[in-house]
Amino acid sequence: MELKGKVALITGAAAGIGLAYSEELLKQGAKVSLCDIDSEIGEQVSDDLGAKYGRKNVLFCQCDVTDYPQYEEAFEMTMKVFNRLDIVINNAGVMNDRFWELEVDVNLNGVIRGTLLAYRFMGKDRGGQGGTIVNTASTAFARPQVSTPIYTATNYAVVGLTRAYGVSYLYQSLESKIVTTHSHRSVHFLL
Ligand SMILES: NC(=O)C1=CN([C@@H]2O[C@H](COP(=O)(O)OP(=O)(O)OC[C@H]3O[C@@H](n4cnc5c(N)ncnc54)[C@H](O)[C@@H]3O)[C@@H](O)[C@H]2O)C=CC1
Ligand SMILES: CCCCCC(=O)/C=C/[C@H]1[C@H](O)CC(=O)[C@@H]1CCCCCCC(=O)O
Repeated sequence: MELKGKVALITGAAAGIGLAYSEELLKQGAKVSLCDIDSEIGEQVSDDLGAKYGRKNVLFCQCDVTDYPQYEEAFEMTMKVFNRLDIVINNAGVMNDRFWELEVDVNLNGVIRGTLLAYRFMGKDRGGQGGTIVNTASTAFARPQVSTPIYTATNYAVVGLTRAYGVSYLYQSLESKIVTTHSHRSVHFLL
């Protein structure tokens, strides 16, 4: 995919894998809309990346993916600032089975919200120009993490969701891909 000039919205972009996605996209000439619940770190990261890659290429939207109106506003702001949207990366996630309802709301429901919003803003049958959805999931879907069964379940669900939408959405020229990562060795592959 040619990334120069494309616009990507990334959740969980203030740290870790989401930040790595964002910087790599900027290196490839894309513009990024950084979405994260943490506005303090998010603004700082946005400033740092803007100073390095051009302030007009970076936007930060404070966004909690468990809050649909906030998430929708992040898409609207992204379209307002960049006038297009080509890639949505549903990356925000948490891993703590003690707070399993939040874990499900972020890791699974957040990906569902992001996928539906991506379809609404990019789908050709909705006036968009098509695009790509990338969902980050853990290899825990393939090798269950016995210490975190609910986290494991959310990743199983994200892979299944992506595969299902990936087929149905192809007809709206909206690709759906899954990037799974294994621990910090960051083994990435697209299914
Ligand atoms: N780090 C790892 O070894 C692995 C991570 N993953 C997955 O990769 C994704 C990113 O993980 P990491 O970068 O390691 O995590 P991280 O904890 O470094 O970063 C997660 C980011 O998401 C943000 N976030 C948390 N809840 C949010 C919410 N409700 N709304 C918006 N943003 C929120 C946090 O503020 C943070 O900036 C997660 O989905 C995780 O399950 C999968 C396999 C391995
Ligand atoms: C979600 C944000 C916090 C960081 C998530 C994270 O670090 C996940 C790490 C695991 C990944 O999903 C696959 C792995 O192998 C990583 C480490 C898993 C540690 C627990 C494994 C022990 C077990 O199998 O129960």
